[in-house]
Amino acid sequence: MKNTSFLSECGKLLSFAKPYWRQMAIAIGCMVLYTAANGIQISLIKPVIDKLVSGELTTATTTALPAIDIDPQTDLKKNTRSPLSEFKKNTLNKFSFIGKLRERMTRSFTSIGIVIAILAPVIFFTSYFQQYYRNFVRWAVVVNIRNKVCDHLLPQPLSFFENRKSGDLLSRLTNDVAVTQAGLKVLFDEVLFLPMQLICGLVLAFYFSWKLSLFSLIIFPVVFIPAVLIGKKIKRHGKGSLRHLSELTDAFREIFAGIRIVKSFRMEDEERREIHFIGERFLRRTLKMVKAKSLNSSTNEFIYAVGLAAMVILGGYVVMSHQITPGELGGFITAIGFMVITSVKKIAKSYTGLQESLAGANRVFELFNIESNIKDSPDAVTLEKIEEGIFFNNVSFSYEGKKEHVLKNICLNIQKGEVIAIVGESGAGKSTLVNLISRFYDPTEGSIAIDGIDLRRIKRESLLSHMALVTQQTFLFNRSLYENILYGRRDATMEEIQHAAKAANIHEFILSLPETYDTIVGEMGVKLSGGQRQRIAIARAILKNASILLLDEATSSLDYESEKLVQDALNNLIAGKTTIIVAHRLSTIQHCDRIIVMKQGQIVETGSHASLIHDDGEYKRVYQLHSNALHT
Ligand SMILES: Nc1ncnc2c1ncn2[C@@H]1O[C@H](COP(=O)(O)OP(=O)(O)OP(=O)(O)O)[C@@H](O)[C@H]1O
Repeated sequence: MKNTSFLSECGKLLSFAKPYWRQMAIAIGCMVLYTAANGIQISLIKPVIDKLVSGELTTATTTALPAIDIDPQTDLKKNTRSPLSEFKKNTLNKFSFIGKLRERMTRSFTSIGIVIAILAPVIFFTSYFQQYYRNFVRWAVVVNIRNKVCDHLLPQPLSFFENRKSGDLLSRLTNDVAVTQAGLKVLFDEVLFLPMQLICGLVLAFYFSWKLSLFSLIIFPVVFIPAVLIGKKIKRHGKGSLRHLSELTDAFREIFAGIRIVKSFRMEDEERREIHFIGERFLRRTLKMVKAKSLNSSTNEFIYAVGLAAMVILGGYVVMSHQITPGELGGFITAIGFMVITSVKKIAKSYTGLQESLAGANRVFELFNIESNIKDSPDAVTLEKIEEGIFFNNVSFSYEGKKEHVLKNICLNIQKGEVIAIVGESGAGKSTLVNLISRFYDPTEGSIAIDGIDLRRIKRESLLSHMALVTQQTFLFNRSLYENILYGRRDATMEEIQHAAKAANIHEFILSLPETYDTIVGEMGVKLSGGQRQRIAIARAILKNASILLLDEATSSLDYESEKLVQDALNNLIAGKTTIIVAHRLSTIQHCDRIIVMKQGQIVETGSHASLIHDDGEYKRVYQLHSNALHT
């Protein structure tokens, strides 16, 4: 991924919030009101302290104070008025109603209490709505990111998933999105809100004492320098730590998926050691990040403590020399302490927190940068129905990143309705050839066409709607039998599903189960036998009623009893369809219209079973080997 700047990465993250701009606007509006209400409360501290110091304020003071100059220590400050206090006085004189209002508001404890009480519901509602909508947008963005990743990944070609660890993808979608979510919390809670609080605090601080405020400004750059320097480190270690976490997720996923093998080979200790080893690496990297974060926050604490000490000394000096009143110092310290320093502290922390989250966001965004190399061409057409057949025109193919061709100069015509078997030694390229028909991959050289139209010019969706695939490793979802068969055609009725199940020889078995079609099959269909799984997959294909059938080793792992049931089901499925069968068991394909024999990526023989036996070539050799194996 390109090394993008901090701001553009934040912008990218925020762009996912676009659909929720209304909720964001409400949240920001409420933040402004909430901050203003808090600011007013803090501004009431000065008159309270000043009047307490002067002994002037009682619970029921009735004496009206001068409308504008409510400062009881005016005399003390007569000779030391700052340009700012002159400005304040002149401004307030111009808007004398503000002065009057303030005078009324601060006349007694009771009136101050009333003002605070009036502000309470404002603070309640603005606090509630800003929190609710900020979090609403945050969680909606997280869901939006996951949806977009899913939308982007699912259309990727098979090779994309083959070349990646599924644990890594899962980790990006879970752990990395969770870290990104933490970054969104920082963005919405702090980056948006804190500057408002900071500005409000600064306005108040300047209002109370411009000299002390100017001094406090020095602290800002001092706080941000370590944050920026350490932030980069945090991002780097954060990304490394997420990478190890994804390795960990992948290792767990593999162990759980292959738990039978792990147990049968008694590899528990090995696997445990491997997990501990990756866990150690993850911990080491995470601790480096934790170290950097701790250094940043303790450096900040140190700077604040030194700044506070300086502020107390300076504050004491300016009060003692009557440059400001104790009330102004009280107001200043509250504004600086509660609004400015808190905000600066949190902003500095947010910056490093954001860097950590951007490490996660980067890993998620990397997925968006992956372009699919199997796309519909702009002039792609919809394939309504198949009239002629499938034609391989001098096709060669090599897998991504490999030079050697696994299919070489394949020329093959498969007529509509023909049943073709592909046989040959292991690794000859049989499955690869079938995978090219369903366009899981595109040929490296040459072309494949249906009815004369290059597959690359047929909309993928319409191409796949004409095909049904039954493989040896049947995949069933951990859902009901009904839903698993329905996968073949989402709009099928229960009657059609039962009809397909009957044709696949699985209906009787399903009815014998206590929950019949509602039975949950377990992960990958573990609660069913191999033959039952195959027949469910065949029912799915029958329901789809596609005109091209691709059967890859569909019966090779079954015992004789299951094979017979599956073979009968397959015969029902095949009737009238263009069928390509990849088979190892030559006994099951003798009645096919044509048998294609492959060797090292090439077609070496073609013909019927009888003609190939007669030819005395590769097929006969394999057939004899097969027969001998069956009879020994
Ligand atoms: N996804 C892949 N990436 C890279 N190479 C692959 C991939 N799938 C298969 N191959 C290689 O391509 C060659 C052909 O494999 P293919 O699965 O098509 O053979 P096959 O004839 O179906 O074998 P078998 O009968 O053992 O299933 C093999 O050498 C295999 O190692």
